[in-house]
Amino acid sequence: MVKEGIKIFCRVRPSSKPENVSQFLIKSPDSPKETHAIAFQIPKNISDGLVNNKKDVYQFKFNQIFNSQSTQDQVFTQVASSVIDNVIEGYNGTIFAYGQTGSGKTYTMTGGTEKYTDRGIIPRTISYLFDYFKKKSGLIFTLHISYMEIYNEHGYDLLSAEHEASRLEDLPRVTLMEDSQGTIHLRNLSQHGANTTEEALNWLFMGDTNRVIAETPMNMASTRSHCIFTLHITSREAGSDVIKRSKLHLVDLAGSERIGKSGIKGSLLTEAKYINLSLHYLEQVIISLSEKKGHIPYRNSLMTSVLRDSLGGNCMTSMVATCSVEMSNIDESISTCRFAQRVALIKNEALVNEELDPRAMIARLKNQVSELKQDLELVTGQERTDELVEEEIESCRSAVDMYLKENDIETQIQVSGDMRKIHYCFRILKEKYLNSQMKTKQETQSPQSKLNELKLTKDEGNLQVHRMGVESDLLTMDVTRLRGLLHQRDEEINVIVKLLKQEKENFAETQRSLFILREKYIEATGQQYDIKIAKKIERPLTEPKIPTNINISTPRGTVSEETITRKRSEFSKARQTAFDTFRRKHPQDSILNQHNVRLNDCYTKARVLGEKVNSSRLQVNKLKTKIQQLRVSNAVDFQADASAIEEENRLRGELEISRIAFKCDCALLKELKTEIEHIQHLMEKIKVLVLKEFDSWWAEQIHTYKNSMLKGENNHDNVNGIPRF
Ligand SMILES: Nc1ncnc2c1ncn2[C@@H]1O[C@H](COP(=O)(O)OP(=O)(O)OP(=O)(O)O)[C@@H](O)[C@H]1O
Repeated sequence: MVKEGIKIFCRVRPSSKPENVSQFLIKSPDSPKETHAIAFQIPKNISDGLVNNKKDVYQFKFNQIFNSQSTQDQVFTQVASSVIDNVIEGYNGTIFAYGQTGSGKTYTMTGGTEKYTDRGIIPRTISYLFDYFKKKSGLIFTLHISYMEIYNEHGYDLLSAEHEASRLEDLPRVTLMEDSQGTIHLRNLSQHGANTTEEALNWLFMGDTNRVIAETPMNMASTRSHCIFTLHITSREAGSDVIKRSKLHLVDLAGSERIGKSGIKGSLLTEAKYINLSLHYLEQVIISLSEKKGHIPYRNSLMTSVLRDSLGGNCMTSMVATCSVEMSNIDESISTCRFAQRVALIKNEALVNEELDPRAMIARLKNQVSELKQDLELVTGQERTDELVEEEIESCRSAVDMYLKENDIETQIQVSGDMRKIHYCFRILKEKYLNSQMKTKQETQSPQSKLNELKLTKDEGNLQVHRMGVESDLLTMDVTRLRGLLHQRDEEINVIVKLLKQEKENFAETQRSLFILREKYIEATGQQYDIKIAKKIERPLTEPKIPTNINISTPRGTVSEETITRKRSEFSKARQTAFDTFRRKHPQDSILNQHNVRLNDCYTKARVLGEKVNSSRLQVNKLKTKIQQLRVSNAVDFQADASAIEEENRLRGELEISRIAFKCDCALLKELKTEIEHIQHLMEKIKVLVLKEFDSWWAEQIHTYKNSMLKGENNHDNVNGIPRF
């Protein structure tokens, strides 16, 4: 709570005849501060007599005195800015102008109309507030405006929707209501929100045009009423439940005037009476407050009721006393200053108007409850199955967008622990991924295929989605197929590596043969191996029809035909050795061996069977001879007995059995012969195949060897212990 006296300021209106007024600073011995003071000098009237004890100098102290040269800006800075700062902090504030008619109250509060710099306290306050709101980005402010006029003791809403009403009486009447705590409420006084300086100034302009203005002898455009322009401000820190509510009354009181002096009549006289009466009540309140009387007569007038808080209550208040310094207005000015002195004695107790905003608190608690629910679901594993609402979907989308926008890989997606939301975020991400893939594909597609696709998807919204599903399936299938292919290739590589190893062994064997050949060549010729000679020697092996009478020149002489023949036979031996090795390593060799075993078996069987056939044949011939002999002996002896016939029959039986056995063995032998021929045929075929393969392999080896010789490589290096060519 801040206990503070009302600050008083004096403003002297410019005058063509600035008579008898002086402004100065008083230095008090008790205080280091200088006090501003104004003094009015009233000349002693000679007609009052020789002895005249009447006071001729009237001196008044103020917080600040503005002379006729003071600018609107200076007045605003000194009078208003500190009050506004406090209002923003949550204190209530009031600035009111008091003075006689035409002394410059409206000029001070609202301003002049001629120049922009003539703007008064009210428009400058509006600009000041909005500038401040812009600077304080961490706070949330709201501003509402109300504008009330008190005319002939009746309150009117100057910003009513019916402001187009031609007469003041048509405007809604503002009435007072008091609650149980004694707080005054104004019924029918509208409040209008303003978000910009322009909006707020529009409301001010609208209210001003509705004010009752009349021509009085003392002021050509005298405002005939009290006007209270109120700014209602709320401020809250983002995320806080505490809200500060404050209001700033900017009051332009009607001018006090002496009826007799102004010479007004009729309705103007009635107005003046009301004005004077309400100012009188205001004075009574001020006197009571300054004299600290128990009862303060606020209720005597509408104006004092409305300004109850501003005078002696929860408010920081400043008063501007406006003075005219012409001799004719001196009395009024002195009266105004006296009034200000009393006002300065009033002490207000200002409080920051803070309260908990129930709506903000409910919203925060609701959020907290939903977060806790989500946490509980996560902890208990209980999943929500209800559909996401529009707002939740939107929040997921913006969370994903934010997440993707961030380049930092560590960024986390801002989504609560609700599994439905997490699933939905993944769905959005998948959508985006598929779309980008599709886009890339479309960019690389030919224009025709693009056109075809567009045609396809033109009327079928779902087709696209379906196609994406199919594409994903195809992709999976493709991956499986490629994996299979990779496995197959691995197998093939293994087989090739094995074959390569085998080939390497064959090659080593061949090299060994060639090495023997080379040694023999050197031994035979006494020369270094010459590739040209080797070429000549080699040719007859692949081309048997080489002319035999060829003589080959060597660096040391001529190689005879006999030498070449010898070499050829040696070379053939080497080739034979290489072939044997090749054949042994050849995969068909085991088959060949199997056939060989089978063939030998067949030969053994055939030999046994042949012997059997021969013995059967001998047995048949033997039996035939026996039967012949028996017949011959029986023919000689016509009287053949039964035993002879029986003997012949037995022999015939035996003959028949031997014949059958012979025939069977012959058939078996024939079959065996066919099988032998078949095996031989197969073996021949395999041999031809192996030989063919060997020939090409051999030619390759020779070729490689020749090349290495031509390049002059060191052929004595050992590879696996075998000399290399
Ligand atoms: N400080 C000033 N500088 C220049 N002109 C001024 C100043 N004060 C007042 N005036 C002029 O004096 C005239 C009367 O002033 P104003 O209307 O403000 O008086 P008022 O006290 O509001 O009178 P009323 O009580 O009758 O409404 C206006 O034309 C105004 O422009």
